[in-house]
Amino acid sequence: MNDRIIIIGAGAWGDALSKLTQINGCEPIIWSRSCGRVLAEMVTDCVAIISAVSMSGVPAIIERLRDSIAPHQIIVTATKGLDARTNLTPAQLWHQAFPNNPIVVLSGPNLSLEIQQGLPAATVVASQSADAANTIQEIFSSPKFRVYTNDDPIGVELGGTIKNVIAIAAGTCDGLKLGNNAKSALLTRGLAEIIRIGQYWGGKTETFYGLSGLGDLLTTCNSPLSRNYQVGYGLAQGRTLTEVLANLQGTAEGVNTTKVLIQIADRNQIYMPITVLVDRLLQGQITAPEAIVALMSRDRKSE
Ligand SMILES: NC(=O)C1=CN([C@@H]2O[C@H](COP(=O)(O)OP(=O)(O)OC[C@H]3O[C@@H](n4cnc5c(N)ncnc54)[C@H](O)[C@@H]3O)[C@@H](O)[C@H]2O)C=CC1
Ligand SMILES: O=C(CO)COP(=O)(O)O
Repeated sequence: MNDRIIIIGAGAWGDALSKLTQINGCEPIIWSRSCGRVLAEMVTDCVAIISAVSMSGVPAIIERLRDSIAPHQIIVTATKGLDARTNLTPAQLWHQAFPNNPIVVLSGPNLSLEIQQGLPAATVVASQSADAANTIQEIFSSPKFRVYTNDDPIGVELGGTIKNVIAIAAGTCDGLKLGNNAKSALLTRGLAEIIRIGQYWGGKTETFYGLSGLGDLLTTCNSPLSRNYQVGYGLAQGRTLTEVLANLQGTAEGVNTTKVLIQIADRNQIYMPITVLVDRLLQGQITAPEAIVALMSRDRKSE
């Protein structure tokens, strides 16, 4: 495959995505803050511009690229977070800045370390442009990486983003050694919470039951490789958030995502009991055991 593509961000995910395209004979250009090159010049002639930076970096990257992207170039966002200032998703930020470009969301159960080890995985590329999704599917598909197209970008993006909050709760649950019954209850009710806010945002219910929703929820909530899971696990050991984050390799987007979700849920009166307790836990307002008692002693309701 000879398409010229650029990957923005050389963190864990940017590196793994780069490796996946190389399996198909691509030689992606990689840009990172430390590479010493001008991003706006490097994107010229690229068929696809793939952003794999953490959420906090997305607005700055968009600013660097303003006026430098032609309308036919496909923008791919692989970030799983929410913007603290605007409460928008990464794809919404990209669309706001580049309204004429096809935007593709790439998201799925994709722990970067497993991908780096050459283990098989599957993902979803979602776009309102079927042509753009097909092009990105072709760039990434290989015997190691099965890529599905999808026409619900907001649903795909939100599944991968909101599950990070539930992954913090799951790490807490495992850190407290609460067992499999409790864990399954947490994940199932967590999915209900993802769907509740995801529907409000316009995502399709069936998308949340797919790879980018339930699939990513299962992977992230069951793996000590997940940084979000590690945050919850550390809090359950009685460590403070500051201590946990100081020892974490890479970004745990769920910490910031929780804050943004709380704002949206409050504004729109969306019931998100797990997210509320994760927020209080992250802020040090309650301990992990207290969060469990609070979850279990809520008003009785039907499923
Ligand atoms: N690591 C993983 O397994 C996966 C991560 N993701 C998502 O991908 C995103 C990145 O994650 P990781 O690579 O794991 O994080 P990381 O912490 O390893 O790397 C973050 C990258 O973002 C860049 N960055 C941050 N702020 C920037 C700015 N202002 N300007 C330019 N670059 C900036 C950093 O330099 C670094 O290259 C996150 O949203 C994460 O949720 C998605 C799927 C899998
Ligand atoms: O999104 C991921 C796996 O799909 C990575 O999860 P963490 O960011 O928690 O490591």
